[in-house]
Amino acid sequence: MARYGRQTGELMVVIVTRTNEIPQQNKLVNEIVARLPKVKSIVHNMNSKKTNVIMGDKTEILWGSEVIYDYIGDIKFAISARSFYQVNPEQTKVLYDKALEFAELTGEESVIDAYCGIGTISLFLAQKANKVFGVEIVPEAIEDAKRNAELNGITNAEFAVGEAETVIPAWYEEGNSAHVLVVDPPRKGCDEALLKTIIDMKPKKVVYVSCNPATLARDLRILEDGGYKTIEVQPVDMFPQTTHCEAVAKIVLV
Ligand SMILES: C[S@@+](CC[C@H](N)C(=O)[O-])C[C@H]1O[C@@H](n2cnc3c(N)ncnc32)[C@H](O)[C@@H]1O
Repeated sequence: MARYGRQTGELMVVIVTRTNEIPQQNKLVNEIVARLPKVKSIVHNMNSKKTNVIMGDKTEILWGSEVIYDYIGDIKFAISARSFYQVNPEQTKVLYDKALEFAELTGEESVIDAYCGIGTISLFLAQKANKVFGVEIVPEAIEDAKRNAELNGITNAEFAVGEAETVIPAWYEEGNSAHVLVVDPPRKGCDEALLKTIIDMKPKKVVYVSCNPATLARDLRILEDGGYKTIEVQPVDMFPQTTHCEAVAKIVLV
């Protein structure tokens, strides 16, 4: 897997193997470094599982830095190998701006960013909110998110590792809530336990960023049955020349 920071020109190469061994590892690393001067990081990831998930849990740095850097708008992001990063650099800013517009923040709000990855959307939101809480299942992504807040001098964003459907219900049970909740789940959509907590917590607004219209429609039905109304859904072409379509939905409590 190759990951490219469009704004910085930095390149990360991730070699994913089934076993722990890379035959002729040093030779391979030296060749990559010699031929690709933009490479800042070479990482080995091991995935012995037969699944459609590309990377396994175990990573080691073979050469260079643990992260590469990139900018979306004015915000600088450190991105490590196992962290999610949107694949379309042109359209990512369009997508995040739409999410921010739908959130209609005034500076007073507490916001939860569920499925926050390296804190991309969270840090966009933090500039217009009172406080942002991000939740994400991949520990390395949360380390990146914390580093990214610091890197950009953003002090009103906090991040927690865990399943959104476990962490957010637990926060709610402890008496915490949010004015605005942003979700950006993987293709399978939001877990039912999270949707139930949203309905109980009653944030005034939900912004749903989705890469799968089918699960978006399914989850909107559940939210609408729970007292919400979908105001607008804006498709964003993140995957041109494919059948895939990203979308952002603005949902309000009625
Ligand atoms: C579509 S990505 C969005 C990430 C981020 N919002 C962005 O735009 O870069 C979905 C993220 O959800 C995370 N994730 C998957 N299942 C999760 C769960 N049950 N709870 C929390 N995060 C989860 C993935 O690791 C991934 O980072």
